[in-house]
Amino acid sequence: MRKYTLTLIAGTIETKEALTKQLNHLMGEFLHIHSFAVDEGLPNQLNDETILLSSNHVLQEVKEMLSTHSNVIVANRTVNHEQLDKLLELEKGKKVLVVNDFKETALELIDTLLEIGLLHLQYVPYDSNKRYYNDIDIAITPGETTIIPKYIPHKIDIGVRLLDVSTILKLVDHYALTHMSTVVSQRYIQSFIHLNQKLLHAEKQAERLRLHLENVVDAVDEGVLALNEGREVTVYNAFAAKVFGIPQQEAIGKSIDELKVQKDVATFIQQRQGEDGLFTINGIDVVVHRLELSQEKAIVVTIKNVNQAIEIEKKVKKEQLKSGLVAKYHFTHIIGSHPTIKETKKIGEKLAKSELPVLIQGETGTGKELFAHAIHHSSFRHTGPFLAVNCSAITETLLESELFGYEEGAFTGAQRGGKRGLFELADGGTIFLDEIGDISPNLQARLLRVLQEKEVRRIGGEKLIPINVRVVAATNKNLQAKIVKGEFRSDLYYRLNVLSLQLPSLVERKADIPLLVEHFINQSNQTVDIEHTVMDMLIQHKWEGNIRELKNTIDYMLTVCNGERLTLQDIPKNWSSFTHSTAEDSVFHVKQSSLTLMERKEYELILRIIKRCNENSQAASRRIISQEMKHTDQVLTDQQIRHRLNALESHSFITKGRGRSGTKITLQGIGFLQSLEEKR
Ligand SMILES: Nc1ncnc2c1ncn2[C@@H]1O[C@H](COP(=O)(O)OP(=O)(O)OP(=O)(O)O)[C@@H](O)[C@H]1O
Repeated sequence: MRKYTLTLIAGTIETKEALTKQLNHLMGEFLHIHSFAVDEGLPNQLNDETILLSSNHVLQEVKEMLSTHSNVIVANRTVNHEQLDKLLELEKGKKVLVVNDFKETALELIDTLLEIGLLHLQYVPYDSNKRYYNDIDIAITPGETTIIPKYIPHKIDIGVRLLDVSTILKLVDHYALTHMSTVVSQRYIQSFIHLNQKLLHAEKQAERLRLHLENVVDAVDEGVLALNEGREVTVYNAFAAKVFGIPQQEAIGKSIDELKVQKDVATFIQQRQGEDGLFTINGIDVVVHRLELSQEKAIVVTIKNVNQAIEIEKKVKKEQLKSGLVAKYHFTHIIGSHPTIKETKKIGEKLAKSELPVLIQGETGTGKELFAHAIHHSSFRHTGPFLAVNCSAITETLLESELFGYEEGAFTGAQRGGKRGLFELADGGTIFLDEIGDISPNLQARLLRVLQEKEVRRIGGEKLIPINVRVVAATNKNLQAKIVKGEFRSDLYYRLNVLSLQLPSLVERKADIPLLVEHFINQSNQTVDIEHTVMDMLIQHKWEGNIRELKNTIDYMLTVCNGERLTLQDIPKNWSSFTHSTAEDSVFHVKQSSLTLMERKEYELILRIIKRCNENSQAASRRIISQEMKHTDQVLTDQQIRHRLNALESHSFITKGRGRSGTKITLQGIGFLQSLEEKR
């Protein structure tokens, strides 16, 4: 094929090289190109008939040289499409400085970029007369990197502008290569296709990402709304659309005012910082939470249905319950068939259904805590937390911070972020204040305020936090006696004692002892029998420590027994401390100190004989005791033995029975025997 010739004159070497490359690519097989750059200097004579100038500026510079040439073409140029993907990566709305050799050429470039659809950027033409562009950190240039101001940190070189299609077609026409025009234009178009593909891909990716994000926010079970720096809605999910009653497609891109969101909500969203606001939007009670993203200067708003928020709270509480804030016992766990306890349980169940405070009174170990658990369980608050605190077990300061919580920095050692008190934690549930009789006057005053106002103020805090807690208190102290002595506030007493529950002592319901013994044995998972004598002794015991004492005794006996049967041998060795018969209230103890050594020996011997007989299922009659004593150095007349036995019986150390059962030693008797043996 015949080759035509062409002289190309560009301004710079870069332009020369880029345009030569382009021409060779498009028409290289039929065009021989001689190319020059003004910057390099031009030859004295141009031999080719056809001259292509890269721009009007070049024309001005070489005009004189061309006076003899009739075929001069001034090129139209356009951006290099292959390089434009660098611009696609920039975020929407980004401000960029467009730098070219002149302001006019920069404007031309901007026009071209807009024409080819790169509409997502804000283009600012570079003007060399302007000193400083303070809000721009990125510059784009078609190969003119050296002109870009030094203070702009990011530079994108989109490469030298190339010949546009009109110039190429002019050349085709000029050389009468019309038969080749299709090939040339196809080659030219290829570069577009490539860019288009990139554009399409980027668009698809962006669309996919947008759809993905849209699905994610739509799947969120609460309303999500975001406003950009210009306070236009950028995110608005399906839930938000439902609450506001404004479709998604209508909301995006609008301002809150344009959306006509109700005034109080709009003001809250646009003005308040943090925190939650409670609103009724279109009849739905919602909690609106507002968060400002400082870096993006955007606002994110979440909208939660109040009921849903409550459910979440409940779930949290359930988790708390799992972690120990749980009432363990029901009324069915309270063992007893004696009318007194049955009646007490019945009253307890009725009190449970009320919302009023309950005061449980009873001796130590009668099951006050058990009743408190059961009351919570049978109350309407049973799904809420149950928190028990023993007011006598911790120091006043600790108890105060446990109950009411504290703010960060309230005192040295206060936890960062402060701490919620038990009253806050028990919200929706019950707080059990055990040993209430032992709290200090200061705490009595604070507690009274909480009960009156139904609000707590954390230590070191200003805010009053509303609480919804039922108080169940318990004491084994005589609170009325304490009021008389000025140790307990009467106003607090009446606040706590709205509903009163008095628990019976164990001696009032001795008939329940076998049931309880069996219950404690079953609880231990051991299958053991219990000697009748032992059971009798347990029934006769004074049980000043009530059920706790009984439980401790059984637990001890189960540990030391032979695994089959609880016998007299298994009675605790330190029984005296289990008996709770103090020296003061036992005449015998007073007497014991005044007993002669001889008398102590006699009592010891008599009790030991009775105990041995009981263990061997032998009736311990006066006659047997007398016979046995004859083998010792303690010889007593029948009269003396009778006298001693009467004394022992009068202090419940033995029970006298006629016939085969004979005389039996009691638990107190065993305790007394042990104390005599110890003092020997
Ligand atoms: N009726 C009952 N049935 C079964 N166990 C019981 C019964 N009453 C009390 N108990 C058990 O006795 C022990 C003491 O009970 P609880 O702690 O409830 O007594 P309390 O009156 O609160 O004692 P305190 O006044 O000393 O705090 C616990 O182990 C409890 O499980």
